[in-house]
Amino acid sequence: MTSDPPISDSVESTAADIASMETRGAATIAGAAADAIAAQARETADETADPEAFERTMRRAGRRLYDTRPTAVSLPNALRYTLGRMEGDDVDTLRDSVVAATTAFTDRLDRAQRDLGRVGANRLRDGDTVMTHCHSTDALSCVEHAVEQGKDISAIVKETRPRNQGHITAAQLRELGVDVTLIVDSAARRYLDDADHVVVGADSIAADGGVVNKIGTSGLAVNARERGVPIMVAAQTIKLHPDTLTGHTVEIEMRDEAEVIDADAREEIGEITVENPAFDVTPPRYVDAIVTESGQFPPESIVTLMRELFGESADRPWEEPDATTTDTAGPTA
Ligand SMILES: O=P(O)(O)OC[C@H]1O[C@H](OP(=O)(O)O)[C@H](O)[C@@H]1O
Repeated sequence: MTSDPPISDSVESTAADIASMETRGAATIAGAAADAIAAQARETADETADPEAFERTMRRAGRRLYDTRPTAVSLPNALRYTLGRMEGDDVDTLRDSVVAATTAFTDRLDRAQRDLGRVGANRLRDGDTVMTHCHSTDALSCVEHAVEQGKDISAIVKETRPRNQGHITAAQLRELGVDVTLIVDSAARRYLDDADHVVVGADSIAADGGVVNKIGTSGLAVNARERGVPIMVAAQTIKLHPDTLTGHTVEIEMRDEAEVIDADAREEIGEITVENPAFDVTPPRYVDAIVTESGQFPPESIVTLMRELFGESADRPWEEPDATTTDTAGPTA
């Protein structure tokens, strides 16, 4: 018996880059995964004429990507869209179906971000100041479209420890010509008095409207509500987590303590525990609007859109057809 074709270098390197956060941000991760699936399909079709071996290899590649980071549902949703459209009786047809699906997926990704940007921009007025957390291409699209509409927008950018993705946000806002004030995370409440909106992205949105985003979002949202500053979540519909329709919770990624403290400082302090959760959950009551490519929604009604797009439950086309269902439930905040 001959063995199945290998996982392609493209999938291996994409998976490694996602795990190390060299490739990061929910939408970017989804696009990279789709591109890697396309590369895998092309390479596998060159290496086998056996349709079953092709399908098994594609599923294995899907699992390799799936296992990288657990929280952003854009990754499994990218696999759902691309591997879910794999069909055909011979390898060429199977390959073509997957490649066509990956192209359609990445087109939709770009279009969705532009469309939601226009919706989000309508919430911003000329002269407004937004406060941002982490780096979200969906959130930035809203600011970009507001600027294109001729609005003068300023930004207060939280640095977003431990990885300081706020620096990326600051640089990209400057490219848009937006005035930027960078603050440490703990200064957020003080500067909320100067903000007209909090604008953040999302890694996953649960059926109850809970928003899973970079750690610190929930505290920011509670403070913003107390200060009367509206909170807009910019999230294209690939951020909707269909497993939550059936009661599953969203796993919160715990990352290495080395991101929080270096070895020398840790040694100096003495025996301590260091925790590094990458995300938290903002309850729907603290969110004013979820802005998607299909318009804006109050968080409590997002479940209707989720059902429309995913039905009552989500399939897992990266698993072997006879595999027992893997529970995605994990610790949530
Ligand atoms: O899809 P876009 O809007 O670009 O990003 C969405 C979210 O992805 C990021 O996670 P990480 O930095 O990958 O851990 C941030 O939490 C950001 O808000």
